Amino acid sequence: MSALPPSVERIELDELVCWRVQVGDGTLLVAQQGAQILHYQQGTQAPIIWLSEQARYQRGQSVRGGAPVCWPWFGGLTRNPAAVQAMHSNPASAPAHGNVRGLDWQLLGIDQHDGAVTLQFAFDSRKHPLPDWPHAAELQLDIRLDQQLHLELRSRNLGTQPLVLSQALHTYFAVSDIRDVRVHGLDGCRYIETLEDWQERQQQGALGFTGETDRIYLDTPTRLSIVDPGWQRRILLDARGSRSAVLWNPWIDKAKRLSQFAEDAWQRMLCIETANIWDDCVTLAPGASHSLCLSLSSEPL
Ligand SMILES: O=P(O)(O)OC[C@H]1O[C@@H](O)[C@H](O)[C@@H](O)[C@@H]1O
Repeated sequence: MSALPPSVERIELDELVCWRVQVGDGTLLVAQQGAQILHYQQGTQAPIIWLSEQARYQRGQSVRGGAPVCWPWFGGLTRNPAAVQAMHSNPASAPAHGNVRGLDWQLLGIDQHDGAVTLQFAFDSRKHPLPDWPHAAELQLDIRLDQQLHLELRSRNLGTQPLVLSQALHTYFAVSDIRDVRVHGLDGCRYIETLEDWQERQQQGALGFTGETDRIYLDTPTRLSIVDPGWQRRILLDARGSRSAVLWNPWIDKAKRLSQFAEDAWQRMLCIETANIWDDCVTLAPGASHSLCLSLSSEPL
């Protein structure tokens, strides 16, 4: 039986315009707001990307789950290097993870080629100035679905002064049970333990989860993987243009304080946020650009 041709469909979820894409047995759902991936699944296996059961599809609000884009800074701005803070005129009042995850992006085009579908979204700060961030920059996210899912987030400095950014593809992964999974590829990496006074430490072996986790890993390799014995699969993350990653799970107490998040949802998700943060921020000369790329796939154990 021959495979169905790729398809793209526009749908609306409550207040948000979304694009549903099918390529082979891969399905993808992307919200135009924030160019936020909401869902990615291969065939009948469990979704690779996690979306909260309590997700709300409202304008101006990032959806809990999927892959929000954090830009032009990651996390709390006042925790960023001075050069990133200096881009903003009031760092103490800046929202966590920057502004673009809750704003509408422009759909530049949908390309169907060689059995793959690519959606291109852009955000231009000249057309939509960000509050207290007076810089001319263009951000483009290309989302390509073939046998894998490929993301390329390109930042371009359109101004006349250097631009300094931190950023992340804040991907929520679906796991059978966080207590059983391991993340491989971090052995020997330095990390910042944000839960213990932002101390610098060093990872020994694979990373398992026994409590709230919120760490910035540095000098990360191009490949990280999530080994999930419950679902007998390995999720592979292949990154380019990034040497840092945030590993996050809120666990029991913080889960109760999160929006759009069921009390027990911490058991079923894990964020690995492919990033440029801490000593891996991006400095762009006038006219220069930078690409942060991530490819996702999975294989049976
Ligand atoms: O609730 P938000 O703003 O989407 O942030 C979720 C989490 O995002 C992670 O990147 C941070 O490291 C966590 O500290 C934070 O809680």
